[in-house]
Parts: sequence; structure tokens; C-alpha cells
Amino acid sequence: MRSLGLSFFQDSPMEEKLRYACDSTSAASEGYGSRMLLGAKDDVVLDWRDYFDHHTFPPSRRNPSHWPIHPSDYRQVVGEYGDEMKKLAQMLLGLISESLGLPCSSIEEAVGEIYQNITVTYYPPCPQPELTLGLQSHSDFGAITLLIQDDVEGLQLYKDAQWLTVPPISDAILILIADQTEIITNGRYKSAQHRAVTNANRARLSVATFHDPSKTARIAPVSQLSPPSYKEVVYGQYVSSWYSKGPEGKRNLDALLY
Ligand SMILES: O=C(O)CCC(=O)C(=O)O
Ligand SMILES: [Fe+2]
Repeated sequence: MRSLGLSFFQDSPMEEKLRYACDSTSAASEGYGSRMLLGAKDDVVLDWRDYFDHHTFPPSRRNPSHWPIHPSDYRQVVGEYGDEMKKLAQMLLGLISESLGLPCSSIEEAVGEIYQNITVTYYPPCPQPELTLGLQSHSDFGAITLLIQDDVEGLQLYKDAQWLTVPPISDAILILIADQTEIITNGRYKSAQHRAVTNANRARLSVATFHDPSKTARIAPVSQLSPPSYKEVVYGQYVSSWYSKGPEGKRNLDALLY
């Protein structure tokens, strides 16, 4: 999966990449995009990254003709990778449920049908890394994210009021709890606040596989873990507000706290 992503970003001519350009006016649309955005003060670059987003579940959203055609096994590998990651995500949600004394299916039932997106992110070397981030501080807004990275440092986690660099173990799958799991477990599991930094010398690649509820799902803490500390939210409204206000750490989740 990583080598396919790298091949797309490093070997495809720009003209080929732009054939898959996503709709930059709508959030998380499928395809190739670049977020080398200028901030309000027009000399501030917000995110230093290129990415390709694939919609892989439910099956009705999966349309491999939207994905790169080179290398020749690209579409098949993305499909199989999505299938395996979904099974792993379901197993993990089951184990998290059981660890809280809940039936194995509790969190998955609260999430409902799983929407899966696979985002390959390419962070080119950045000539002045001290001026920008690869990806600003956020927690993922869905239920659970499975992340793989290459051997280049860049991912950082916020813990105990400081940023810790995650060792880039290239054959590990990193599990990131996301906001809806924090709500459903009533804060017993916390979503991970993270960001990516850039460096001047080496490009970095990561593949994040997000598992989210449907936009119409109503998400609330499970009744067994009451009294609820978080207000119920319609997932689609949560995502819209996340995109319109921006992440700034975990402020969108904090806004739901009683
Ligand atoms: O590149 C990384 O390691 C992190 C990517 C990420 O956090 C995201 O896409 O939400
Ligand atoms: Fe993330």
C-alpha cells in the first residue's frame, strides 16, 4: 500500500495526478488534493501535504475507477487493504467494548454502518519546516483510525501537555482512537490529539484508514456508562462543524461536554 502511494506521488506527472483531482469545495471528497493552504495572514501556510482520499466502505461508495490506474495492481491492493483494515477495526471496537464490561458489539452498534476512507498523505521535504506543520493539531472525528507510516519521523502525539514524537516503526499499525469512540465510551477512551511535522530533507508518507459512522447516525454515550458526560450529536453535523471551524486540537469534541 505504501509503495503504491509513493509511486503515485513521486512517479506520476502532475498532469496524471490532476486527472484524479478531488472537489476542493466539498469536505473529504475522493481523489487527489493538496493542502498547501495560505492562512489568514497570507504568509502562513497551514498544512504542507499532498493526499489521495479513497472511499472504500460501504460497498456502494467504492468506485475503483476513481483511483489511480498505475501501478497496475493499485486498485486491487487498495480494495484488499480496505477489507483487511475494516476487519481489524471491527475486532478492535469489539475488544474496546469488552474492556469496559460491555457486550462485544456495543460500540459497533452505536456507530452503525461503517464508512471507511483511506487517505494516503505525502509530505514533501519542506525548505523551512519551522514555519509550518505537515498537518495541524487535531483528533480524528470518526470512530477509529488505523495508521501506517514509513521510516521517516513526523507524527507527534499530545500527551501530558507536551508533544511526543511517535517512533516511525514501518511495519506497525498505529491505532488512533477518534472522537466518536470517546463519546460512545463516555470518555473512558480518549481520542488521540496528534499532528504531523515536516522536515527539510526527506519526504514522508503515511496511510490513514478512517472508520466513521454514517452522516445521519446519532452518536451518544452508551447507556451502561451513564450519566452521560457528552451531548448527543448527529455525526454529519459534527463533521460539518469540524470543517467549518477547523480542528484546533480537540475543541469540537470539548464543545459537546456537559
Ligand atoms: O501523517 C500522519 O502520520 C498523520 C495523518 C493524520 O493524522 C490524518 O490524516 O488524519
Ligand atoms: Fe489524524
